[in-house]
Amino acid sequence: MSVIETRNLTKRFGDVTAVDGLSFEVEEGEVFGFLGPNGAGKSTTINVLLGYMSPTSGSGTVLGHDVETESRELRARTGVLPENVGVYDRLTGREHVASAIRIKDADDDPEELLSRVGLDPNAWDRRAGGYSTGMAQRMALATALAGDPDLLVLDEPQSGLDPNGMQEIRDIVLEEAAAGTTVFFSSHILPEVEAVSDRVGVMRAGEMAAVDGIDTLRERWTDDTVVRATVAQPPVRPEMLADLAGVEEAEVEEDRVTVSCRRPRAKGRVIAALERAGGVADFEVDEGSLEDTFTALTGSADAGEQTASPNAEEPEVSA
Ligand SMILES: Nc1ncnc2c1ncn2[C@@H]1O[C@H](COP(=O)(O)OP(=O)(O)OP(=O)(O)O)[C@@H](O)[C@H]1O
Repeated sequence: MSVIETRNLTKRFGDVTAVDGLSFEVEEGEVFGFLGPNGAGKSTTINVLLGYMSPTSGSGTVLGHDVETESRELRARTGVLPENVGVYDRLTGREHVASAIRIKDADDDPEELLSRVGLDPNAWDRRAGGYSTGMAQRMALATALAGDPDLLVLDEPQSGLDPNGMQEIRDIVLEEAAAGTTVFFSSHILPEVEAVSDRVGVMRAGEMAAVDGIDTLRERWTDDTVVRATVAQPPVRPEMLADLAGVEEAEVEEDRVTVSCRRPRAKGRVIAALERAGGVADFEVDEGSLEDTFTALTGSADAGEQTASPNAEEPEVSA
């Protein structure tokens, strides 16, 4: 079942088209990373999906509920961490979470949720108005987890957090996914998206520039994977490597071998071939990162400029 499904979803603000004919699906139980440069339309998409804004045209469902006419129903089963976390200055962290539990008609223990998100117990009964950004973010995540939602929508969940905090969010996302919760989250922190997502959607100027599994995206959009090895028994014939499926070119200089692979998967074949040819003393692999992919898809941090095109598709032939 698709937990999120949109058809030609469009949202205009005057003459600005923030979301432009968006059609995509998020399947049950998957962690879907939502990327895009500033102004690409991510927050607007999230606001329309949650029924906070009506689409100008097109349609969408979340957990089977129409985003325009059944937003209360869909929000009852969704935990939301908004982009700009709003806190009630006079309420404590504990009161915020207790209130979220009440609204969800759930019976969670506020302390359990606050512990889970790593908010210091000394802060639980302090007014949230005095919280740091990171503390408010943790508290907001605890409120999002109230009522064991079927879907978590996290808009930049790691903003304001230190590396420990980011790691904790990552663990929570993975725990929730392991328990069957679908997670949809937007982030600018690419390694974090890479670490937890099953699939990634990249938005650019209101459109989905690509939706794919992380590995597929990387294969299609990044430069070659380069294997650099020192062989135990030189010489090695470069043709032996260049003829392997997925290899672009191979260079050999004394005991050092450099192989560029069009496909990341070819690196295993390269190492296996070198092992057969006498052994590998040392090697390193330079793989394209999601950051390269992101830059290739969006052109730059400026969403309005160049269009990238994917590397030519070609069939993979096994060695
Ligand atoms: N309420 C609004 N009124 C007018 N224009 C808006 C409004 N909300 C968003 N926009 C415009 O719509 C476009 C998409 O904005 P949106 O906030 O959805 O992008 P985003 O991908 O979430 O960006 P960021 O990562 O910076 O939050 C931008 O050009 C923005 O200026």
